[in-house]
Amino acid sequence: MKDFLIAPSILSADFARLGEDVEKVLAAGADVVHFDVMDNHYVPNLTFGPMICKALRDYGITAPIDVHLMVSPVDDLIEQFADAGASMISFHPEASQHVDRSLQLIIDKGCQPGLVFNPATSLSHLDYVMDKLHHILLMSVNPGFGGQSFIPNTLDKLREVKQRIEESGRNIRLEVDGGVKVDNIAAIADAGADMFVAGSAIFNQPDYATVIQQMRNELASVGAR
Ligand SMILES: O=C(CO)[C@H](O)[C@H](O)COP(=O)(O)O
Repeated sequence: MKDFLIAPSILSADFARLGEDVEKVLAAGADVVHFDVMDNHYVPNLTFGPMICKALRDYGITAPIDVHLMVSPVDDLIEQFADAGASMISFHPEASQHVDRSLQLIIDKGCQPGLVFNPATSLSHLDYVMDKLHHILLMSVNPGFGGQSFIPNTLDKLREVKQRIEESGRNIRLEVDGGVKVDNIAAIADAGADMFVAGSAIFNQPDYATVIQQMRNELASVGAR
């Protein structure tokens, strides 16, 4: 079966008990902890910064932390999140003045670099940087808020990105974020994704293990084809 990763977004977690809640979702079978970092400038919402990443590391969370920066500019926060214990860091190309430099900064800080594409952002930003990418994150909602509905034409864009990855001959993860649920995860995987961010679909359920297992069951049917 394919190597699929499930990455719960802490945007929908219980911030009053964040360490416990993250521990609980990992014990329930999640692979990666996803951070949605919003600055009320690049997106119209404000979440949290590197101190939350450091606090979770100090609490004892050892799972990979995948930081999605919805901020502009990006370079200062890349350094701060890397120092705070991030594993993967991605940013939106239009939010950085020097995309190649920001990607190299992530690499130099020892983290895995990614680029993020909004539903209407051109994939031309992939030109000339494929060799630096560990992952590509495709937004299936407009960024800023959890709990939105998956935008259906993202599936076509996913297939396009998957093709670009295959043409590059590189092993680049393809991550999808926004409106991912049990009932659409198989279609998303079928279109080429291998990493799934889900916030509300997991954290709004009383039993995280059940919903994560349901997602894995759906993914098993894709892996088997
Ligand atoms: O980054 C986001 C918005 O900017 C995502 O949509 C969020 O992380 C996932 O939320 P949900 O699974 O509830 O759609």
